[in-house]
Amino acid sequence: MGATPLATEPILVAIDGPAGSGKSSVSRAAAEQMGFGILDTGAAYRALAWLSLHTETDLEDEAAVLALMDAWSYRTTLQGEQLIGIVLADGEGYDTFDVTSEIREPEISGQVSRVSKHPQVRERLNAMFREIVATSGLPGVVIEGRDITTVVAPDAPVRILMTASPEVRATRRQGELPGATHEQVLADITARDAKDAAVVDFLNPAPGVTLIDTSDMNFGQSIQAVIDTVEEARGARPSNEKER
Ligand SMILES: Nc1ncnc2c1ncn2[C@@H]1O[C@H](COP(=O)(O)OP(=O)(O)O)[C@@H](O)[C@H]1O
Ligand SMILES: Nc1ccn([C@@H]2O[C@H](COP(=O)(O)OP(=O)(O)O)[C@@H](O)[C@H]2O)c(=O)n1
Repeated sequence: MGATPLATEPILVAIDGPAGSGKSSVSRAAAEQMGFGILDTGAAYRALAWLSLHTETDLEDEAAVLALMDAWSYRTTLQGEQLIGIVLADGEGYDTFDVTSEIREPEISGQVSRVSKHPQVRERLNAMFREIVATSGLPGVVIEGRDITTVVAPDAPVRILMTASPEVRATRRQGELPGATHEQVLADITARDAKDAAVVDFLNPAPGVTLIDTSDMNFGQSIQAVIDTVEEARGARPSNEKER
């Protein structure tokens, strides 16, 4: 067996896509199979929305949200079970919150776009994402979100836009929300996508980005499509020569 040279920087796999396309779950499984870490950037936006609501900060007030970011420290695991935490300096000491489950509540999904629309908030979070990846010590990291292929890591050797039809995405999301009707879930994700798409384009692949439409793929096929794309890119040509 040939020796593999030690990577000094992690190999980046950038994945974007709309709600329910499979980004988080497929990225997580693919990362695990490749021995890579996974950074779910949406979780940070959700955690910030949670903290804004928890501290009764006006989500429309960018300066107030930025002030909150001066006081918080965001914690996330990159491998194994996903745990999301917030450490908040309160003037005298620190409060710590495990928000792993709460950030998935429909209330947060309904409010998060109000925080993610602020340009300076995005810049600060993007700097944090780059720092987390650079200091991860891992051979590779899959980063998933909305603007990873275009803004956070436009030079990543692997860039993927994962999509699925709105109906398929709503059906998948509905499976995670007991009691919700298909129509309601479809309306919710469509409304959130519309708000988010006004800030960044995650519905059309930028030049050089590989499109993976999972509408007719099962979970295993979607994971394999990501792994194949990574292997192709690592084995051969730069990603901007291999549009599908
Ligand atoms: N290709 C697929 N086939 C079937 N179910 C899928 C597929 N991809 C994702 N899912 C399921 O759909 C749901 C939403 O996926 P998720 O990864 O949360 O999407 P996103 O992060 O894009 O919002 C999850 O329950 C997931 O297991
Ligand atoms: N890179 C990113 C990731 C998420 N987000 C925001 O964070 C929200 C939650 O992202 P998510 O990835 O957890 O959402 P789902 O697709 O999993 O429902 C999105 O609706 C966007 O408002 C963003 O603006 N940019």
